[in-house]
Amino acid sequence: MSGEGKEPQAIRKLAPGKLVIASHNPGKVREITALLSPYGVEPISAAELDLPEPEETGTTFVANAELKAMQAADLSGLPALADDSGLCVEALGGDPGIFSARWAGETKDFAVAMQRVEDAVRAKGPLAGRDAHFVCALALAWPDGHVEWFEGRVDGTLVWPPRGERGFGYDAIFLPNGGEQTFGEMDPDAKHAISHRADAFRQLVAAVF
Ligand SMILES: O=c1nc[nH]c2c1ncn2[C@H]1C[C@H](O)[C@@H](COP(=O)(O)OP(=O)(O)OP(=O)(O)O)O1
Ligand SMILES: [Mg+2]
Repeated sequence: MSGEGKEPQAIRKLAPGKLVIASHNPGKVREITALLSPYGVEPISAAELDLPEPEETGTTFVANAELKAMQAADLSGLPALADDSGLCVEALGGDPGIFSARWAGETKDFAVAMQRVEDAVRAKGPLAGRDAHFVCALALAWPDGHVEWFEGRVDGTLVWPPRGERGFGYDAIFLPNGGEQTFGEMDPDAKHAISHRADAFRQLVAAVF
């Protein structure tokens, strides 16, 4: 896995200033902007800078987060933060996993992707469990090529039919453990308190702010 076997490197502190959010997903950009809001950095999205969307050729969340962050830092000359994330369903051996965005097809239709997950789990038979988790890898890359990364996770179960319109991606079928609302039904602040992205963010904040 990318990142393994690297020498530990000095963590650079992020000075207040511009930070590129190296994502083309508006739902993620919205969440990351909210999570960064207490820290006095000025986020600019990859779309605002017209940065290209790189091909995600990595085989792990961390590898894909690294390649997205490094490309954006390289092209913009600014520190860049990328997020690679996905839904891992235990009964599907971890799928869709790093292919979560790709399961939604060219048109990024998550009604289709959520239906695909339901069909795949049902095809496993009546005893297939509904356990699932979200993973979020965050990579922070500096223009000189230095990169640091953090990985977060949240566990839950899948529900059908989808419930709630407030989130993005697979939020409407994900019920976090101990909760009664899906991520799609929850207030965004409530999701930010417990999500995989919030978990990775806590680690990033401890390291760089
Ligand atoms: O909190 C989440 N709530 C619901 N669904 C989520 C979440 N977090 C990731 N997901 C799903 C949908 C997303 O499309 C895919 C990530 O794929 P991923 O390649 O990391 O992102 P992306 O292609 O949508 O945008 P980009 O690569 O430009 O950051 O996993
Ligand atoms: Mg992507």
